[in-house]
Amino acid sequence: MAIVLGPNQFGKAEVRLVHVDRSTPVHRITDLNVSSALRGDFADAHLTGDNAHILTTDAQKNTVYAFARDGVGEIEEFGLRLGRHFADSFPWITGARVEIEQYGWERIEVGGAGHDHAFRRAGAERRTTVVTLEGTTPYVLSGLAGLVVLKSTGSEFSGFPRDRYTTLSETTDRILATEVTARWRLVGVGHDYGKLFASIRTILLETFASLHSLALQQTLYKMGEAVLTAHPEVAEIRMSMPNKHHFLVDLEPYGLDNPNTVFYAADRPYGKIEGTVLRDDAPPAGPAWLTVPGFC
Ligand SMILES: O=c1[nH]c(=O)c2[nH]c(=O)[nH]c2[nH]1
Repeated sequence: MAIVLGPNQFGKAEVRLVHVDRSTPVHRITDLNVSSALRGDFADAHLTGDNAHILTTDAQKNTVYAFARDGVGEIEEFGLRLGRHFADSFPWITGARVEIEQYGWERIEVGGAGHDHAFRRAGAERRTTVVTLEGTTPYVLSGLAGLVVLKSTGSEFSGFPRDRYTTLSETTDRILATEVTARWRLVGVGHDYGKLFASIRTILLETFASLHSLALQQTLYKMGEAVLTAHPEVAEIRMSMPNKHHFLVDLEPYGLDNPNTVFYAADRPYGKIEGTVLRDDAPPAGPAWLTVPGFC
């Protein structure tokens, strides 16, 4: 029996970077959370503490800031620039992974017009990417997280089997609410990532809104199916959608009925509905999902 070192990677996690584009008086800000990780031959550092192959996590962080000097652009492009740089930097570095979350900012409206240099955070939603370089081969995931949606009708849930612990009532009219995390795997690189992101986000929202839902599982599948139907450049989409339960409050103790209007919004526990929708002829994912925890 021998004990050996298995797969490993190391990098700087959650480098917070804000870039201000001052090229015109109407400033634009890009607010990112960047995590890098390197893959390759780092056995000596683990086995003997010899750091000759270690491109320090501090240098990785510095690289993120240096590369932002002349602008960031689309997060996928920024991730590819960084990933290619790291994967090219030393012979023993065979790959890199760059994960980026982008926080949205909107202009503060002053007198009916967007302010030049004053912004408000656009909420908890983030645009995301995970770029992986395996040698020189790139793999790109794009996505979003924290997209909280609710529909107040147009959702039912029934027909489930009943065992001795099943107490849930069947319903033909319930609130359906979730917080969408989605990542979609793109075929190749060089896409118009911003346009694609906006289109996919719209498709996800429109499908959630317009589908009469028989289960959150059905809603998830239809959202993914609609994205793949509209975008041949998307090979697969993975989604994680908590079922944010809204329970009808019993008002009878107060001598009142509840005509499906007063709810308790539970924050936990929540159903956790997760799934993948993909083309059966999708090109191989390679390491695209490696170290993406859970479904996405
Ligand atoms: O859409 C739903 N899917 C489930 O799997 C489930 N389970 C549950 O209790 N409520 C719901 N709702």
